[in-house]
Amino acid sequence: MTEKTVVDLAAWQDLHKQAAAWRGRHLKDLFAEDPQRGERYRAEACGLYLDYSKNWLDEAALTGLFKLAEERGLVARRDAMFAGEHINVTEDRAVLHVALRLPASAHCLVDGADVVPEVQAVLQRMADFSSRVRDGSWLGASGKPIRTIINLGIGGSYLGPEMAYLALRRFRHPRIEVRFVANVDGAALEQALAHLDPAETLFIVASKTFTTLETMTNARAARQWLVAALGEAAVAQHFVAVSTNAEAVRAFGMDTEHMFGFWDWVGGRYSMDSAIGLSTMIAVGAEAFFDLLAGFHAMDEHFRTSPLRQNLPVLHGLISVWYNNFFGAQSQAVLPYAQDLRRLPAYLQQLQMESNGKSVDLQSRPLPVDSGMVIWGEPGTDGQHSFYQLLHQGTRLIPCDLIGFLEPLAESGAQHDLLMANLIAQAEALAFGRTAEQLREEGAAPAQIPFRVCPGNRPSNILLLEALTPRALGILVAFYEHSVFTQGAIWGIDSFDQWGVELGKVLALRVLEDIQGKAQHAHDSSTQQILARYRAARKG
Ligand SMILES: O=P(O)(O)OC[C@H]1O[C@H](O)[C@H](O)[C@@H](O)[C@@H]1O
Repeated sequence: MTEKTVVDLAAWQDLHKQAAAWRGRHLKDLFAEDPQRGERYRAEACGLYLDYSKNWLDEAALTGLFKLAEERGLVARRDAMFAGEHINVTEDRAVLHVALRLPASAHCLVDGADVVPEVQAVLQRMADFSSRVRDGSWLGASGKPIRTIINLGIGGSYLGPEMAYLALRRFRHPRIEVRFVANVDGAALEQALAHLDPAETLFIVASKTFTTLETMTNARAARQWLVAALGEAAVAQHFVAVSTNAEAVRAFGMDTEHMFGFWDWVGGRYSMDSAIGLSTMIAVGAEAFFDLLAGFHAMDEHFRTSPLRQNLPVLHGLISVWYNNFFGAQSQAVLPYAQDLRRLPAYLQQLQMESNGKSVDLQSRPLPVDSGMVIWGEPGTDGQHSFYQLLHQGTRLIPCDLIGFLEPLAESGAQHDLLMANLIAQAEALAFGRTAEQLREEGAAPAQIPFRVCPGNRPSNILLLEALTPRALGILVAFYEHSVFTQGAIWGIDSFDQWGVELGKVLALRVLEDIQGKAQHAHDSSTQQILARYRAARKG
């Protein structure tokens, strides 16, 4: 039997009708009609509080969204993931990042074998290595302890570790700094190596496949830099690898004794809690890393076991689908009110856009509806003085996530009230706006009134956590992972492959041959022109 496409489902059609009837309703009216709305539309789990009351939702819309989840088999798909089924169908792989954060006593079968002991063994090796680097007993070739770690990796082998390193600033080791090099632009490595003593520097070559051109190119250049200063024999003390591909690690000239492995059932963008998190563990220590994993696991359990109506990631995912597919929203803003979470939007861009940027469904049919939205954002309050103008008065629908913490960790905690006042006020301003009457009462110049009106009715979620601890970070990231899962399940797409990134990689190598004069490939006239211009400039 051919599975129905999502548009054929009764719930999908019902939601369309509801959305059509929704036009003209204002959040202001919803709150006026239901004084308990703020208490009704909130949910809490694992210390994450989600206020979703400032959304275009009522009981009928929510019921329709849960009906959609049911008709689409969300629960069965979720259970299939946790059971280790090959839900990444295009690569024929299980999707089990959730196994990375299971307690040691748990079991998780992948193709008949329990993977928990392997996961624990790698974590133990990571912990041993991290503690040696941290306590200074891992020595560089000339007998000095390590002061700087350089993580060479890109995409999922970079964004999570960098985001976590910044987020967990307060938990970092005082002696050790971690720098990140992703871009193949030599400027990135140059900047990272500036003023470093090779004798005190450790490189982590982080690459799931160990074939990624950017990472391998940077790793070769870094190796040369080190060898020039300390000689070939120093490499073993200053380079470690994180990969699923032992063969390629060996072929690259690195000892697999200094390799930390993971598995093909961990997608790159779901790997910050695997050995890819080695830099995180060195920075914050094994105990804090285990707290991070415990946070992930707590949210996994919530997602796996809670009824859909109280299930935070499910709620969040369905609300995104609601704006995306029934109101035509193109993008979603992530606005962390925490300076240390400033790379969260970039991290979520890969998580969400690489996972759900698809246009073919699991049955290989063209997807008849829009899939993943554009994700973007900056920390509050910085964004308020830049793009919030468009959020408040622009013509586009952009649902926002405002993320905040009840307790400040910064020593400058005195400023926390002002920071949080901004978060709370922004959600209020987005929802309720400012009318012409209010402006008149406030004595605004009549000619300015039309320009100063804020229409409001702009939806947002507020996410609150206690403090930006390792555990809270794990909870927050897992929450978004499962929201992405929920959305992908509704569309019936494979959220775990990324074939779209292949083409550019292949073409870049082809173009490089043209640039280096090794070949003359046929190109369109625009590409030819640019190539000619570039080659002429390089010769000149
Ligand atoms: O870890 P690696 O194998 O080096 O991959 C790094 C990144 O590059 C690829 O092109 C993918 O698009 C990403 O999903 C991946 O995270």
